[in-house]
Amino acid sequence: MTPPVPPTGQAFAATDNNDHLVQSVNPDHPANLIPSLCAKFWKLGWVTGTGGGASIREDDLVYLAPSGVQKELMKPSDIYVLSMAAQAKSLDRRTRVYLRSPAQYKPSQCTPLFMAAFTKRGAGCCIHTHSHWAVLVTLILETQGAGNDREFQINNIEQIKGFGRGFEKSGNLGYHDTLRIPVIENTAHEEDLTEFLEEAMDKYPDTYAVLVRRHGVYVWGENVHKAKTQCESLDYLFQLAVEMKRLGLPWITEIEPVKPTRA
Ligand SMILES: CSC[C@@H](O)[C@@H](O)C(=O)COP(=O)(O)O
Ligand SMILES: [Zn+2]
Repeated sequence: MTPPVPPTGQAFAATDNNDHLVQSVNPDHPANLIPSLCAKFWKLGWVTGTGGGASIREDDLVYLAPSGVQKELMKPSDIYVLSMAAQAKSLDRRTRVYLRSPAQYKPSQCTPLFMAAFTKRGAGCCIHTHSHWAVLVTLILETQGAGNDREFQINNIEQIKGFGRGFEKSGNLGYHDTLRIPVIENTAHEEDLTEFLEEAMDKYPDTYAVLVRRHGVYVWGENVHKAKTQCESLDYLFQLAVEMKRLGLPWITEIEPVKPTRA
C-alpha cells in the first residue's frame, strides 16, 4: 500500500506516525540497516560521540537517523522517513516533509547534505564519517597553502580500483588513474555546508565523496554496498596518505604503465 503523503510542510499527528515504515524482520530493510551499519562504523571510529551517520534511500523513501544520539545504539523505531516526491513539491526546501517522525528527537542535521546526494546523484545511500584519517588529510592539505588545499589527489595505489568512474559511467577507476576528492571548508552549523557540498558536486561531477576541512567526509554510492565499500576504500587511502606523508612519500607519482615481465 502506498503510504499517505501529508500536505506540504505539515507533519503527521503522533497517532498516525506510519510506524509500519520502520517495522520489518528483514535485516536489509533501511530501518534495520542504518542502526546495524552505524554500530559497525562506531567500531571504526567513524561515528564517535554522536558525530557522523548514514542515510538510505529506497525509491521515493529516505530513511534518516535522529540528531545528537549515540549512532551505534540507535533502534529501528528511532528512524525518520521522508518522501522525496513530497519534498520536491515543498516550496521551501528547508521545510522537510516527514512521513514518520519520532516525537522525542529532531532529525539529523546532516539531512540536507544526504538529500543532496540523493537528488543530485540519485544515490541510494550516503555515509558521513568523522574519521581521524579524513580530518588529518584535510589538515595536511591546509599546510600546503591556498590553491593546493582544496583537493585530495592520489594515484598508483591498488585500492583506487574500489571507486566507480563516476556518475552515470560504468566501470571502476584503474590503478594508474588519479582519484580526486574535493575539500570544502567547515561551517558552524552542519546544514550550512549544503550549498558548498552542492557546489563541489557541480565542480566534480564524477566524485563520490566530499571532504569537509577539520570535520570529516561525506561518501555516497548508488546503493548501500557501493557507498559502504567506497567509504572503506577512501578511509584506507586517507590512512595510507597520512602515513605516506609521515614517511615523506608523495601521494602522486609518475609511474608509466609497464607490462610486468617474468624474472
Ligand atoms: C559531535 S556533534 C557533530 C554534529 O555537529 C555533526 O557534525 C554530525 O556529524 C552529526 O549530526 P547529527 O545531527 O547528530 O546527525
Ligand atoms: Zn559531522
